[in-house]
Amino acid sequence: MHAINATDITKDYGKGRVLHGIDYRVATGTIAALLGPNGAGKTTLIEILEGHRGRTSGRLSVLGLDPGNRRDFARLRTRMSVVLQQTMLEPGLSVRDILRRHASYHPDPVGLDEILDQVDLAEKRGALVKSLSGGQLRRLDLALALTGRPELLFLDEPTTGLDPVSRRRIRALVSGLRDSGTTVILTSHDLAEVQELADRVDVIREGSFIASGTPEDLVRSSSAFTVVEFADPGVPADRLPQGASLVNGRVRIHTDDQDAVVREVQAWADRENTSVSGLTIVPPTLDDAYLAMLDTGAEKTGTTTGKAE
Ligand SMILES: Nc1ncnc2c1ncn2[C@@H]1O[C@H](COP(=O)(O)OP(=O)(O)OP(=O)(O)O)[C@@H](O)[C@H]1O
Repeated sequence: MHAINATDITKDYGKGRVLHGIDYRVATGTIAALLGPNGAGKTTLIEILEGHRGRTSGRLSVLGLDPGNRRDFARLRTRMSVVLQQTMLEPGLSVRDILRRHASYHPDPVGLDEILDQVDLAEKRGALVKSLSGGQLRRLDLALALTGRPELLFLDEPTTGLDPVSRRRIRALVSGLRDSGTTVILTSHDLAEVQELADRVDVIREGSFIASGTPEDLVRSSSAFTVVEFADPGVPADRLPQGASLVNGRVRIHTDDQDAVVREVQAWADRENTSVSGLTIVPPTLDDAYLAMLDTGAEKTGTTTGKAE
């Protein structure tokens, strides 16, 4: 079952085409992330899926309905939620009142206590919206989106501006939505978050998908490097293993064949009559893969250990 089934979607703005025949299928109960550089077409595609923007051509089914059809759109609105980066909420209402009012729009809303607990806002139930911090507002937005038990949830940068504890809690909450069969479409520039949450990732550039798959697939198929590092044994720089560089007291080698490099390093250490200590092997992340994929002008990228190159 697919929550979203889009075939050959195009979008023209005036004479310019910004979506070039997008095929997009998202299985029900999965978290799908949409990535791409600024201007790639993410918002346009998402708004077409949400029914907030018309498509120029192509076939589209969202929860079995066509968002471009007015009657279907009205039915769809009761079954999906959208959490934007910024939402306008009445500043003079309390958290409790705004959630209660929202619950009244839905036939089977999540209870007030449960939803407040889920987003960690229980102690703010009586607080006015205007007194909430940015992070608390984001959590209230999420609570509002989840109150109606949506089958499909569009999430735009869900944890931006949240402190690490709230961030972890919200990620766990989003991850748990899978279990209830909710489908989540996630847009985020936080690729560690995408790697943690997403079942699949689609990368769009200039209106076309350039890569699709699980985060692991994307990392595996990218040209991003693994980084093999070990402590500087103190040999002169010109005697380091081939392709190695010295970074902050560590010998660093970028490779796409870590086993071969480890073997070469051992052989090198034997020849140099030295020992290798503190060896680490850090595989590339989705961040590295994404940068390599977009060919940002950087050389093939590899995860660093947080030190300057
Ligand atoms: N209403 C519009 N009229 C004309 N062109 C538009 C309109 N909306 C978007 N575009 C153009 O369509 C292209 C895709 O824009 P879109 O907002 O979908 O990209 P995006 O991937 O969401 O970018 P960002 O990450 O910056 O939000 C861009 O070139 C943009 O200038």
